[in-house]
Amino acid sequence: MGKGVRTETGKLRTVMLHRPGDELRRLTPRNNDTLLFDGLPWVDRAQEEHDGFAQVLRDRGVEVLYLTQLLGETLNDGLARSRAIDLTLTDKRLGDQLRAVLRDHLGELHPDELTTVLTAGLRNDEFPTRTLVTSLLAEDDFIIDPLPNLLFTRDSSVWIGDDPAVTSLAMPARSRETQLTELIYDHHPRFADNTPIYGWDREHVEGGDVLALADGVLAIGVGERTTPAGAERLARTVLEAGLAHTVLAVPIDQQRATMHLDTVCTMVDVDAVVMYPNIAHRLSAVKVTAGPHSDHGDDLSVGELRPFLEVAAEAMGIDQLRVIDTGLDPVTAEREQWDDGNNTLAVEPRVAIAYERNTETNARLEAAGIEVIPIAGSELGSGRGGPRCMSCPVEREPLPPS
Ligand SMILES: NC(=[NH2+])NCCC[C@H](N)C(=O)O
Repeated sequence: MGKGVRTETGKLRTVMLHRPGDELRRLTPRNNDTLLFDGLPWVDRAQEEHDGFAQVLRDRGVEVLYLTQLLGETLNDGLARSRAIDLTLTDKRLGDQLRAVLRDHLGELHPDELTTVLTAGLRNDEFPTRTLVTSLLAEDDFIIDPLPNLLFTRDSSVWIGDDPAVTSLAMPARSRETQLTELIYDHHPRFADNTPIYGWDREHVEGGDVLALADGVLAIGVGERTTPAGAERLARTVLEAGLAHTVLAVPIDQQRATMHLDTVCTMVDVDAVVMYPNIAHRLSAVKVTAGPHSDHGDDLSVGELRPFLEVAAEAMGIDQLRVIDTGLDPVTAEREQWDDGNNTLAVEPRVAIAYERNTETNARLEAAGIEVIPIAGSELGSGRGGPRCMSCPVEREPLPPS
């Protein structure tokens, strides 16, 4: 068995994070909705909170990689650099005149400066050369959009087995993020032996929807972000490659509060999840396995919609997938779900990082024998994402034999 990620709870060895930076300083009350933030975070405090998150990971022996550091190193490579610039310039709002001068401008930047422009964006008033397009845009319009949601590294790639899948993000505000993750995986020396198994130009799939319930069993949420066609494409990809024997497609409500499967359910032990109580009774799943006739197009065998916990336990080969009984009243449950109470990051079985503010959910987890490592997230949480959303595991140890 190689490196990579095969489960949700195997001891975490390496994780990719993004320390929030200047891209968050671009948020205003006029653009925060489009940029998928529910408020304007106090950036310095968000950085402190994030440093706290990185520190608890390091304290547990986890190697923390930073996306911008990897990107900066990637952009030292001439090919990666020209690809990055080409991709950025495909934006149809630019026009050929601006595209040409911008190409020269970006081409002259140091890799670290280019990293900043690619992540924090470029405002019209920061770019000195006048073109027809820039003279018609407002001073504070963006020529290159900022990517404040890079913070949620979970979504722009997900490791499945030995290799990463670059995802295909549904919201326009995030679509460019995956060009950056693809560049890193394609060109950074650290990933020279890895080949992405999915691409940003494919059907929509976001990493927050992908849960490795067990080695060989993948759940894929289908809702606001991952489309049915995206789930089908990823299922086919992993089944054909032998990366999973069973995929569960899990419909979730198409609304902001439940934008990804990991906003309602995350694993805290090899056979246990913490789940938003208000939906636990109705979460269902369709089991997908390799079909018998791959040459006739019916290469997938698709089951009936059945209770999620039942299908999951069956696929995982266990008697029961336990749900930690949070026993919360519906209103407290709804408040803590909104603040990512169910979005925990397991660093090993029965040890999970969680936002400290969700006191009720955390107390119930502790009572059930789960060690909760609390982190502050009052500013980070304004982007609607918790510890699992803010982390992309790159390597987890195999689970010890049970
Ligand atoms: N895996 C997650 N739940 N990610 C949360 C992403 C939050 C982000 N603001 C968005 O709307 O896309």
